[in-house]
Amino acid sequence: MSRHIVVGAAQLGPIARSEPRSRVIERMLALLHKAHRRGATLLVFPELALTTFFPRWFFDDADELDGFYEGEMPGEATRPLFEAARQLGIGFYLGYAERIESGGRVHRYNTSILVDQAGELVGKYRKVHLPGHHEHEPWRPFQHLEKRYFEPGEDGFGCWEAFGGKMGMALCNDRRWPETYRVSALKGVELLMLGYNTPIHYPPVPEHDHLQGFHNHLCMQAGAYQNGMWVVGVAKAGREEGCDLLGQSCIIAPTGEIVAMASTLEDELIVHECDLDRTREIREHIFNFRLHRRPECYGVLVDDDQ
Ligand SMILES: CSCC[C@@H](NC(N)=O)C(=O)O
Repeated sequence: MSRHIVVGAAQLGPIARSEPRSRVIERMLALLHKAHRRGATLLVFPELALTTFFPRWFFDDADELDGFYEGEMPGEATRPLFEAARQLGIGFYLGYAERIESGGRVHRYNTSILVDQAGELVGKYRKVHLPGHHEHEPWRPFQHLEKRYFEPGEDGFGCWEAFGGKMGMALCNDRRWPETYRVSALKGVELLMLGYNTPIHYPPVPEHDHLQGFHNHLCMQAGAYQNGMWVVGVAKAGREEGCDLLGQSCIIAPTGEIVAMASTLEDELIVHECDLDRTREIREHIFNFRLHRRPECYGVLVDDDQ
């Protein structure tokens, strides 16, 4: 079986608060068809791709908040994506806000799913590293209330056999954490998909605003190289409800090199043919975990008492 996958990164431009799901799905379907025409069999969409990035507002009305979540997947609005995937033979990664009721409680997660070329669900990931804050902080020009609106995922990082390889998922802030890549790599992941919404302005440390683009690529390129994996990072970009979001969606080879990058802050497709066997250039040599890794020296990573 070929170990080459033609992968697309479907960057989305801003989504207005008033933009209905149906319009967003139309935009996504246009990118899906375009990706298919360019030979892609896997398309990666951003984090929370179906709505505006709602954690920038404080909501005290639970019904209003719930309007940003999906209670089922696929639901009425998202079913056309699954149908198009099946008709075109192109799978996708999609980030969305998930709301479930279980054990007599409501649970909310920042979630991504992987759907195969038959339109079937392959796997689900719930964001581990939730950034931001829990309480309303009126001093900020905009909020970042992910800690209030989502529970952290408790299943950790996974590895799913699909598309002829081993696929991994992460979401936005996860990309800044080396553990995301290392745990995924140790589970065998060869290609990590990662959607993000990154405000350029970081209110607690505004002197870092000019570094947002640098830090974005720094962590993903390092994660790719140090773990010998492909990384596909996909933005929701542009000026959304007065808040500037970083673009720079990119596909990164296991050597850490960026092989494709978006050049706009709008809906934009980039495509690259990824040879999954290139993971071996790194994993069989400089980062051969079996030969060179020293877990007996890393205890403090998982045990605070060491
Ligand atoms: C609160 S600042 C960090 C912003 C964060 N965004 C998301 N969505 O995780 C990110 O890491 O890009």
